[in-house]
Amino acid sequence: MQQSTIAAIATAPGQAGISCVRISGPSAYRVAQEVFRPARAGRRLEDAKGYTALYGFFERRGRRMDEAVALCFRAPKSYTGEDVVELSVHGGEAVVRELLAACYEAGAAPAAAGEFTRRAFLNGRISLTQAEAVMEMIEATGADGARAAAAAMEGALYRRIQQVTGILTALAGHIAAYTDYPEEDVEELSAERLRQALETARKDLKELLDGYEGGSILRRGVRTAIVGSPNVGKSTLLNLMSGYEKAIVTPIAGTTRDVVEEDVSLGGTTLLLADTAGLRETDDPVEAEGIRRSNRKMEEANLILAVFDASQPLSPDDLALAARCRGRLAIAVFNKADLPPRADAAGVEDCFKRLVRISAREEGFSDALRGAILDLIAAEKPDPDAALLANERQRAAAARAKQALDDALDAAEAGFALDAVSVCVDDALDALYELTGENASDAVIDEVFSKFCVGK
Ligand SMILES: Nc1nc2c(c(=O)[nH]1)N(C=O)[C@@H](CNc1ccc(C(=O)N[C@@H](CCC(=O)O)C(=O)O)cc1)CN2
Ligand SMILES: Nc1nc2c(ncn2[C@@H]2O[C@H](COP(=O)(O)OP(=O)(O)OP(=O)(O)O)[C@@H](O)[C@H]2O)c(=O)[nH]1
Ligand SMILES: [Mg+2]
Repeated sequence: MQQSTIAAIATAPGQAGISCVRISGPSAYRVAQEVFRPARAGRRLEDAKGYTALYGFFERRGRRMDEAVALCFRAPKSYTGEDVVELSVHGGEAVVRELLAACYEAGAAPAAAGEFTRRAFLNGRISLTQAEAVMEMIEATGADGARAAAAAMEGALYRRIQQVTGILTALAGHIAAYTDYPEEDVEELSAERLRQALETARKDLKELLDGYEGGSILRRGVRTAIVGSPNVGKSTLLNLMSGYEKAIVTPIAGTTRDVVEEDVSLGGTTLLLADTAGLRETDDPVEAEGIRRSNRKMEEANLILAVFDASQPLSPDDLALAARCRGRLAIAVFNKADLPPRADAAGVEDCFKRLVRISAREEGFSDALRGAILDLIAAEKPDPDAALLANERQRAAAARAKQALDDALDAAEAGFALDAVSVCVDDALDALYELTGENASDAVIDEVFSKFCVGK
C-alpha cells in the first residue's frame, strides 16, 4: 500500500456540467473533510460509509466557494483499493482548480500521470493489461474501439495469456520434476506430449500476434489512402466522405500537395482518410515531395481507394498505380461517372478487390462505395470481444514469448536435453509475465503509466 494521499482533477478541462477532484490514499477523508462541509448539521464525512454520497459545500479558508457532492469509497472497495473521496463541483475551470489547490493545502500530493490506475495495479486489483485497457477506453473514438477496450478491461486478453502460461508452467514443472528427481519415479515426458504442449502454446500466441494489425483497425481506425493521378477527383471524394469542404478542389492538376487528413465514421469503424497529391512525373520539387508523401501513405494504408477518371482513357500512370494495388486491400473508384465514359475499367479490374463507379460531385456518400468499404473491412476486423493485443509493448512481449517457444521446439526436435527446452520455456514465461505485469520491471511499469493522463 502507498503511504501518500494523492489528488487530481479527474474530469476533462473546459466548461462542463460538473467537474470532479479525486482523492486517494490513507488520508483521503482527512483531506476531503478540510475542503468539504456537509449541508446537514451533524453529518460528518469521516463517518460516511463506502458507496454513499453527501451533499454540501466546497469551502476554502472559511469561505463557501461552491455547492459540492462528495462520493465516498472505503478501502479496499474503490478503484485504487484505497480510501477514495470524489468531490464534484460545478464544471467551471476556476472552481475546480481552486478545489484541487485546497486539497493540496490540506496535505494531498499532486497525482502523477496514471497514478490512480497505477495504485489499482500495485494493489493487485487489476493486471497490467487491464490497466492498459483503461487507457484504451479513454482513447477510443469509435464504438468498435470502446468495445475492444471493454473486453480487455474485463480480462479477455489476461485470461488468454493465462491459458498459455498455464500450459507452460505445467510443462516446466513436469520437466523439473523429471530431471531433478529421476529416482522419484516421475512419469516420463514423451517427446510427443512435449511437442504437443509447446505447439499448442505457440499456436495461441501466433493467433494473438496475427490479430494485432486487425486490432489496430478496431482501436484507431482504418488507415485509408485516397490515391490516383492528378485531377481525377481525389479531393472531391475526401470532401464528399467528410461531409464538408475540407480539401481544396480546383480544375488544375496538381492542386493537392500536403496530405489532407480527416476521420470519418462508418458503421462504428473510423476511417482515417488521407487525401494525397496526384501521382505523376514532375520537375517541381514541391510537388515531388507531395508525391513522396502520397507513396508513403499508400504503403502504410490498410485500405486504398484508387481513384480513376472514368471520362478519360487510362494513362500509363493509372496502369502503374493499379499494378501496385494488386494483393492489397484496394478499391478502384471510377469517378466522374456523370460524363461520357472513356476509361476501360476491364484493363485494371483484376488488380482490385472491388470496383465502383461514382460521381464525387454529386451530393452524399454513394451507397456503392460505402457498401464496398464496409464489405472489405468487415473481413479484416477482428471480433471486438475477443482477446487482442492492444499496443506495441504487448505485441513485443508476445513476440518474444513466441520466439522462445520456436526455440524450444527446435531444441526438442534436435533431441537436445530437456534442460535446454526448459530454459526456452522459462524465457517464454518471463515474457508473458511481463506482458500481464505479474513480473514486470519498474521501468516497464513506469513506461506504461507515463502514457496515461493525470487524474486517471
Ligand atoms: N465516479 C467514478 N466513476 C467511475 C470510476 C471512478 O473511479 N469514479 N471509474 C474509474 O476510474 C470507473 C469505474 N471503476 C471502478 C472499479 C472498481 C470500483 C470499486 O469500488 N470496486 C470495489 C467494489 C465493488 C462492488 O461494490 O461490488 C471492489 O472491486 O472491491 C469502483 C470503480 C468508471 N466510472
Ligand atoms: N464532372 C465531374 N467532375 C468532377 C468530379 N469529381 C471531381 N470533379 C472535378 O475534377 C476536378 C479535379 O478535382 P479534385 O478533387 O481537385 O481532383 P484531385 O484528384 O484531388 O486533383 P489533384 O489534387 O490535383 O491531384 C475539379 O474541377 C472537380 O470539380 C465528378 O464526379 N464529375
Ligand atoms: Mg486534390
